[in-house]
Amino acid sequence: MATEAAAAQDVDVVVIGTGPGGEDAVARLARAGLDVVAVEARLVGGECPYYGCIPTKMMVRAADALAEARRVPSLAGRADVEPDWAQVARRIRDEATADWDDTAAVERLEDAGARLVRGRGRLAGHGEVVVTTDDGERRLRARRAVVLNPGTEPLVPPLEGLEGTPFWTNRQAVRATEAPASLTVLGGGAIGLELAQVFARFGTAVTVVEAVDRLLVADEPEASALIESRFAAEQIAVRTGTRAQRVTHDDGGGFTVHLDDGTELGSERLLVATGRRTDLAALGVGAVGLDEDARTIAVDDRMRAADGVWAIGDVTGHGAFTHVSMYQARIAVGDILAAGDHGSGTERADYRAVPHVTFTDPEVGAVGLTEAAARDAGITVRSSVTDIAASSRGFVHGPGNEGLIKLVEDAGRGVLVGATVAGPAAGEILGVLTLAVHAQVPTARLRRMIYAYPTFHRAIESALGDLGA
Ligand SMILES: Cc1cc2nc3c(=O)[nH]c(=O)nc-3n(C[C@H](O)[C@H](O)[C@H](O)COP(=O)(O)OP(=O)(O)OC[C@H]3O[C@@H](n4cnc5c(N)ncnc54)[C@H](O)[C@@H]3O)c2cc1C
Ligand SMILES: NC(=O)c1ccc[n+]([C@@H]2O[C@H](COP(=O)([O-])OP(=O)(O)OC[C@H]3O[C@@H](n4cnc5c(N)ncnc54)[C@H](O)[C@@H]3O)[C@@H](O)[C@H]2O)c1
Repeated sequence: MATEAAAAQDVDVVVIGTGPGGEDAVARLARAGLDVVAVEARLVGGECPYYGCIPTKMMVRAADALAEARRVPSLAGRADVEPDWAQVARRIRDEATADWDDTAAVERLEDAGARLVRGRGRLAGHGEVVVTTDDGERRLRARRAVVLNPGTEPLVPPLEGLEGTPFWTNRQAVRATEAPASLTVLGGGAIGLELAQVFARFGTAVTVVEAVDRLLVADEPEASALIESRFAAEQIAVRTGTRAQRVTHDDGGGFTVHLDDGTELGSERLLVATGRRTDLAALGVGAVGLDEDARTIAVDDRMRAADGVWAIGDVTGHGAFTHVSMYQARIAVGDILAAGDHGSGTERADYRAVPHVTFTDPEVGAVGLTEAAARDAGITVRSSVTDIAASSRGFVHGPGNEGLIKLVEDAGRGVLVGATVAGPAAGEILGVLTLAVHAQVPTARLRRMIYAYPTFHRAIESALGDLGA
């Protein structure tokens, strides 16, 4: 057993935090023959497989199945729909998370040739890492690289009365064993909206409280309006432009959220989904000259944060998405392996075409810049919005066909710099527009493409037409 007095263990690479990017980096570096130690305080794989993407998308899949079944009467006859949360809870526990057990992930990592130290790591100098484990402290010395992939924690606002109550964050919500009778959701971002609609479709009376004046504030306003209208149709109450002032809780009656406009919202459960936070001081980044009070770690286009230190994932502030974390892992690994070669020939990060999809129904997918962001960047913008419901496929689809495609063109260069797709299968349709933004395909060329009839993606052709020549 290692103790504080034990000598530092020399290795090639230490990876602190094994989110999707960290886990991938550990495996790639170990397979390349380096001596790699992964340091993980919780579960190997991070937020995405145990508390984020995977369990929440299983919930969404179940909720969407219910919604689609409820559309049967207007399309195909009769369907008796009886929601049962137990099946969702079972799938998440047994199929997605192995009851929140990372044995399989640890085995994958060890099969790749890496070792795991379970504990909380912090930087103690260049190449120096101290890990606090259940058995005391262990010191590691990385000859070649330290990779930081600490991810984020739920940000809980300092609301009077909230601390010490059994409120949910995403981490409790994915472990729910039943759908509550009622739920107040603080935060109208991706987490709040996906979970609000899921529980509503399982019969929970849901109210979403969002501090700013619209939902999905990082997306196009047209997408916000679409989601607000669908939520209204599904009797999900939405309160925008208002904040919770304080919270009261009693075991019998559940939660009461007191809003700053004087309204009181009572509910059995309270979900706090008001963003995420980092703690760079706890990570010891000051020991390598980085700002411990910052929210994110600044990295260059090869993920270098300081001499011998790389950072990847949510902590870099380039989009809190699994695909960004994994993209950055590939770049960091390429750079670490190319060391000695002065990094020549390695891939450089390019964030012009980062896609994201919020898995509400309708899904909201976007890539690149919003119209407002493009204008703020000084781009001469041409934009257009096309109604998916009015397309041939939208007409055929009927109930559940609401959606839109919005294109943002740099009129000077004649290329798309941003696009939003909201509607059925929006995340899939987004793929072709992600390619267009990424590869800077001229809009004139996109207009000459053939779009299959009658697909949802064919609405892109109309949107291109509406941009003007
Ligand atoms: C509810 C929810 C739904 C989401 N849905 C999606 C989605 O559909 N699609 C999508 O792309 N993204 C989604 N995300 C975001 C996605 O989960 C993250 O972007 C993704 O996990 C990448 O994070 P990361 O690699 O930065 O690290 P994380 O996944 O946050 O993992 C970081 C790991 O580091 C460990 N750690 C932290 N500090 C230390 C330390 N000092 N020592 C040792 N270990 C440490 C933590 O225990 C954790 O395991 C969702 C997030 C949430 C919360
Ligand atoms: N499908 C996906 O890709 C997906 C799904 C879930 C989460 N994520 C990632 O996780 C991140 C975190 O998600 P999130 O939804 O927690 O954060 P978010 O930052 O996207 O949204 C939080 C919302 O809460 C609001 N808010 C803050 N304080 C508030 C208060 N006191 N009262 C009411 N509203 C308040 C903010 O204005 C904001 O709109 C996302 O930004 C995204 O990157 C991605």
